[in-house]
Amino acid sequence: MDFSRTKALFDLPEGVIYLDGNSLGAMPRGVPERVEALLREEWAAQLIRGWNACGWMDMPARLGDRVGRLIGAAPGSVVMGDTLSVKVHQALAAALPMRPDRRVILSDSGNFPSDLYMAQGLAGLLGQGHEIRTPDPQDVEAAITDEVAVLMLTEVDYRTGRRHEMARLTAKAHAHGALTIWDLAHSAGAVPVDLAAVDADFAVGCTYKYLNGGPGAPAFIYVAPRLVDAVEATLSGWLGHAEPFAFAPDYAPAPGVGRMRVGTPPVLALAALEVALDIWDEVDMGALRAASVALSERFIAGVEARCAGVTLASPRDATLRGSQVSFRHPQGYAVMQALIAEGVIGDFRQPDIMRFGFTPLYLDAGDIDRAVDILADILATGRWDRPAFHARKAVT
Ligand SMILES: Cc1ncc(COP(=O)(O)O)c(C=O)c1O
Ligand SMILES: Nc1c(O)cccc1C(=O)C[C@H](N)C(=O)O
Repeated sequence: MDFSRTKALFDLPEGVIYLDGNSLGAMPRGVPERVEALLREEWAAQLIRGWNACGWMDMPARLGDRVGRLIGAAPGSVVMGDTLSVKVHQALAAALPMRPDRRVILSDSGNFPSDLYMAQGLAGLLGQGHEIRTPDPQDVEAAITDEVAVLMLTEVDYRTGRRHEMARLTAKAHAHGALTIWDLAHSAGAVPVDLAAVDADFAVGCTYKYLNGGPGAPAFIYVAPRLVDAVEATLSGWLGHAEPFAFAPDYAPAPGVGRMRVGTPPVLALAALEVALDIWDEVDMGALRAASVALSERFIAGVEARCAGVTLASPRDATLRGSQVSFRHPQGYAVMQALIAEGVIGDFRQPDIMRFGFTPLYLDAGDIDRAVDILADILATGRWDRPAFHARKAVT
């Protein structure tokens, strides 16, 4: 795929350089037409018949297979639905009873808070004395011991972009008898992932970031085919039942990953995601990664050569990074607001991190050079230091 052509597939505001696809991806041009067609030709015209006539009920599995191709998951091992936080709960609730004699959930201090909150909530609900350990990311490997029931990590750190070595950590977890849950929120569509090759047990992720599924797009969950039939689905909703339309009083899990479905699929959101996946179907993840590394390296080189007062917060070695680069600045929030005001959109994470995401589908070298020019000028002139740029917004 020629990435110089893919930018035209996205609807980006004129003059904006969008470096926040690591938080919310850009909109593929075909989304409004597809969603409108679904509203008019499917919902309005077909009404309840749409579930059969338009294939709505199969969307979680159909789209799951298309996401699966991007993360090295075999057909039939990924299903879409709910939010990522819910999928973290489901994966952990499925994994812990598979290690009934162990009480340690091992994560890291850099994990996204929602993953840790979900683990805390589940541990409380289970009331079995599970302990959540969160060493610093570089100390995780040493903390994998025979006490660990589940190793639950986000592959790419949302703040720094630091990337865990999934194959090595999974192998070590297995050698110590632990199961693994990988959160691929900042990996899917960002870096090549091969769940089957690394022999991962569970994986979860969202589709509103690099995959460009839109705000609130549904999450996905992967369960290794060798495990799935032993998985007890604790969020045992009717659409994870083997025969939902038998309306039996007792739960019986669907075969395979279908048991990780819960309730009615979000059809409108899945339709938007489907348009994004039409683009992803053509993408070679190796080529995308090479383009992402080139853009990231260009940005780091430009910023370090021309911007005073910022320090790199991401690993310098590209092989240890995802598809984002973060810089620290003591007034990072205000600097980021000034950048956004001038059309360069990134974001900020406490306490001082400016994040920049690199999405080769709709960014090119010229965008990177312009972003560096603008950042250098904002820092050199100090024009970030205005009251309006210090005022905190609710969503950062
Ligand atoms: C790594 C990670 N896990 C979990 C979440 C939470 O996802 P959601 O809000 O879709 O539940 C996010 C982002 O918000 C994330 O980046
Ligand atoms: N999911 C988000 C939202 O609903 C609003 C604002 C931001 C988000 C995010 O995804 C944040 C993101 N996980 C992060 O890496 O910080």
